[in-house]
Amino acid sequence: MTDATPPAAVSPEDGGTAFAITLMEHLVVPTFVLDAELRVLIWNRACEHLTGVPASEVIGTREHWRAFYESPRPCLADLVAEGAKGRIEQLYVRPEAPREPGRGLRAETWCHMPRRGQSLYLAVDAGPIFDAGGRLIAVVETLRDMSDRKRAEDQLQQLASRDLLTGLGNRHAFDAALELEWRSGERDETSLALLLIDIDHFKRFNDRYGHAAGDECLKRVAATINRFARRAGDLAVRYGSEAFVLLLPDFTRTQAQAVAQRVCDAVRSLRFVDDDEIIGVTVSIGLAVCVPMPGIEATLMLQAADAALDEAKQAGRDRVRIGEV
Ligand SMILES: Nc1nc2c(ncn2[C@@H]2O[C@H](COP(=O)(O)OP(=O)(O)OP(=O)(O)O)[C@@H](O)[C@H]2O)c(=O)[nH]1
Repeated sequence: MTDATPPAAVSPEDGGTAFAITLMEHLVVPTFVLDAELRVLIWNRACEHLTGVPASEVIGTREHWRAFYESPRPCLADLVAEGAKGRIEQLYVRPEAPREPGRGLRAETWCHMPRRGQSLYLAVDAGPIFDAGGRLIAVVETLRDMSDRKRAEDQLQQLASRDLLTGLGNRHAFDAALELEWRSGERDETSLALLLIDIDHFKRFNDRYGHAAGDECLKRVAATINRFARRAGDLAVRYGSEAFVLLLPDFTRTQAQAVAQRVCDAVRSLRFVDDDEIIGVTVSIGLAVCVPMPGIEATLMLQAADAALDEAKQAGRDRVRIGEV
């Protein structure tokens, strides 16, 4: 890799091109430039530092992708040079359409950085340069390492969608999942099952055994319910204080009824010990099953499950009732 020596004594008077190249080589922003044939013209020092790949290895080649990925794929500058902007959605996250035609592209992506042996989340800008006749002569790509910010954002997002006590997803996670599963049920014409599960007489439990025991109970009931979320799309969340939802895509009414009964049985068999007393809890479940259809709101399922849960409570608790959507 090149040492961080001061720029060569080049001035605008010595020749504009050499001066521009020297400036770019010393820019603190990692930058590389491709010519119209997609060969690397400039690979500056900051880019060497970011990628671990020396300029001498890539200048004059079309191998710039090797600095970022394990297998060949276009970089953003290639998409700009090839006019293949349509592929940006496939290859990058958060792509931004150019504000003006011919102004280049902006996007973000995780890169595996083979030479560094670590992944970096890069924000990338690629802008075309045209000659006086409007012919593309080069594309400049600049890179910003956003890995720390991205990790912090992801952690915040995780926290925002998790219930801290039970570790399950929260209502926010549920709302997003319901929307998603509703749309895929509508597309595939498969039925979706929603179990609204509420611990019975939980206030009494808290009042009698204390809040800490109540928390322990919530955690064990949550873990028990979560065991029934077995397939990739299944989701168990803490929906409210002592209410949980189990969302089961592609489940028939009969299958969902059987699962709901098994959840009831599994919670009933839990045992908590307080001093010498052995305590049990039960849940009531409102179940709604339907094939999502255009014109029906996903929230109707929740309303149906809620009404069925009320019925289960009225009918004596520790049981399942089915609501009509
Ligand atoms: N320990 C604990 N208790 C909680 C938590 N969140 C809510 N609760 C309690 O959960 C209880 C819910 O009581 P209610 O809504 O009256 O329901 P219930 O007593 O279960 O009665 P039914 O649902 O009709 O069977 C309240 O006493 C809340 O204080 C929590 O995070 N931890």
